[in-house]
Amino acid sequence: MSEKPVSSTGLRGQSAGTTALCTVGKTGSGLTYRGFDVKELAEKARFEEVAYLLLKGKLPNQAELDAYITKLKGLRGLPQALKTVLEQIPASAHPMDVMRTGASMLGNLETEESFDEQQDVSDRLLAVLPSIICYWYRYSHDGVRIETETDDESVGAHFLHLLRGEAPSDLHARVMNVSLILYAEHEFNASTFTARVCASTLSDMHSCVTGAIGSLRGPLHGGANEAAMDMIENWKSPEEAEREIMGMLDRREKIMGFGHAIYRESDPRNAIIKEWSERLAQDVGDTVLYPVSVRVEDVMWREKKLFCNADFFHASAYHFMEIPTKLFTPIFVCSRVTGWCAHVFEQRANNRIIRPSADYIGPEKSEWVPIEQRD
Ligand SMILES: CC(=O)SCCNC(=O)CCNC(=O)[C@H](O)C(C)(C)COP(=O)(O)OP(=O)(O)OC[C@H]1O[C@@H](n2cnc3c(N)ncnc32)[C@H](O)[C@@H]1OP(=O)(O)O
Ligand SMILES: O=C([O-])CC(=O)C(=O)O
Repeated sequence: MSEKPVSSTGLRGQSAGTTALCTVGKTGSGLTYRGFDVKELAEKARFEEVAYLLLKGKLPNQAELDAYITKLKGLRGLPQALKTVLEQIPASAHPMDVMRTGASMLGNLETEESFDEQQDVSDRLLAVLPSIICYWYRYSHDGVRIETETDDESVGAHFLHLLRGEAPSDLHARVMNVSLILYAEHEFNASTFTARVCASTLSDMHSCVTGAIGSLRGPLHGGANEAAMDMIENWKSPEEAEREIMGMLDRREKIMGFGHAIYRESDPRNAIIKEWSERLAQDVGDTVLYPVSVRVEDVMWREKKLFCNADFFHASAYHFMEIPTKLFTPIFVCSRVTGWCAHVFEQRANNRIIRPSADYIGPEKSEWVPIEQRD
């Protein structure tokens, strides 16, 4: 494994605690959840099994998985007070702000009174977050009040069903399953660390998740899938994409969906979602977006040795499934909530308030000047 240069900026390269949940880049490019390679999980598992693995500590047997899916299905309904709040949020709002408000409002209505409730609170969040975003989206954009209690067997199919008003194809349900698995957990990334810092004050689960949503929203983190889409959809051919990327690199602009704070050579999630994006491109007869994406990947590697992270090919994959771009990062939330909650459990189980120090760089001694004498 090649070593990343360590600089104290951004706490890079410093260990901030222990976790039994995930390893990132341990072999240069690997990713494991509780020891399971993400590639194997993406190929063989259901997202609900992965959620169970993260939240309950082991893979479920068939009876446990059936019971878990039944439980999640029963937790998809929205309280009327939450629907009322969602109906106040304008169509122009960013859906990540809707997610943040939704998680926070739920905390008012179904407050976690004791840490003994943490498993049930987490299952409720996992089940209800797709309902929150789709209820708001369909009400604000289409003027309909949807029924959020579908009978879909999976979180991914449930999300697409609510969004479109009909159950998705098997292909789309499969891609959503893989996507949710890939996004579920990633060690001490910015949003998870936010959740852990909040948990370390002994705060409640809804506060931890609400804060994490805010951290995930930014384009340097989860928001990169939307930012990548906004970029690639402008280009009509691989040649145009190459010209534009070269110009952006000359201007030292950041290319969203590339690079990573931990991985040095590749992000193992990329090859998996890229393959599904190609399959979806064939399914919809795309001859532009997928070739444009591949060219951007090639140019970035050739010019900068920068590789696609999990977000880049998620952009085209979601687009081929006709998911509106502004809902890309909320889907990330619907998955990562499993990792966030599992990290909160871990933090609570062995807690000390997270409170690092700072190197002071301000003035040595400041003289008080009465207000009427100040410039
Ligand atoms: C699911 C996720 O959250 S994955 C991350 C999603 N975010 C993005 O895709 C946003 C674009 N990428 C980035 O901004 C960064 O690569 C980050 C935030 C992911 C990681 O940041 P860092 O750890 O600070 O990056 P790193 O130290 O590897 O950067 C090394 C150099 O490559 C450059 N670089 C890194 N990523 C990019 C990029 N996407 N485009 C252009 N240049 C880049 C940096 O500017 C830096 O150059 P410098 O040394 O001249 O300043
Ligand atoms: O680990 C990170 O810094 C960002 C990331 O890829 C993730 O959260 O999935």
